[in-house]
Amino acid sequence: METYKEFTFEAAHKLEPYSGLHGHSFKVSVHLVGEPDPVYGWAANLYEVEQQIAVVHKTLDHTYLNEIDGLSVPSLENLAKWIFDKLSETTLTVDRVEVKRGPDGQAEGCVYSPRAAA
Ligand SMILES: Nc1nc2c(c(=O)[nH]1)N=C([C@H](O)[C@H](O)COP(=O)(O)OP(=O)(O)OP(=O)(O)O)CN2
Ligand SMILES: [Zn+2]
Repeated sequence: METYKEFTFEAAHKLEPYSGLHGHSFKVSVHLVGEPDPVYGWAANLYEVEQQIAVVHKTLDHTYLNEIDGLSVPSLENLAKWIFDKLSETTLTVDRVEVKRGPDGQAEGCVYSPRAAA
């Protein structure tokens, strides 16, 4: 079974030499795996997921990403891995993290899925 939770955040970044300081709306999907709960069928209880994601959201939202520990080069890919690693330090079993930026239809993004690569 797989359960997922999406969240959005607003942040500034720069990615030298490709872009100077500017901002984005980011959309994140966190996919969690696990044996289905025998009663509820879920891979993860979304109440617990939301609590853990709230910590990550607070760390990222309305910030300058380059100043966050571990995000000095905040490409989409490094950001997805950073979110995966932060959430993997909790009780959650994260399968993959997708990060998108830009308006629907023109969005660009990436998926960090280390289990698939292993
Ligand atoms: N695989 C990736 N390639 C690139 C990334 C990335 O995160 N992953 N990032 C960049 C630079 O940030 C590039 O300058 C993109 O700038 P950005 O403003 O973030 O995006 P756009 O150029 O598309 O501008 P919009 O504001 O979204 O129109 C390069 N490559
Ligand atoms: Zn950007």
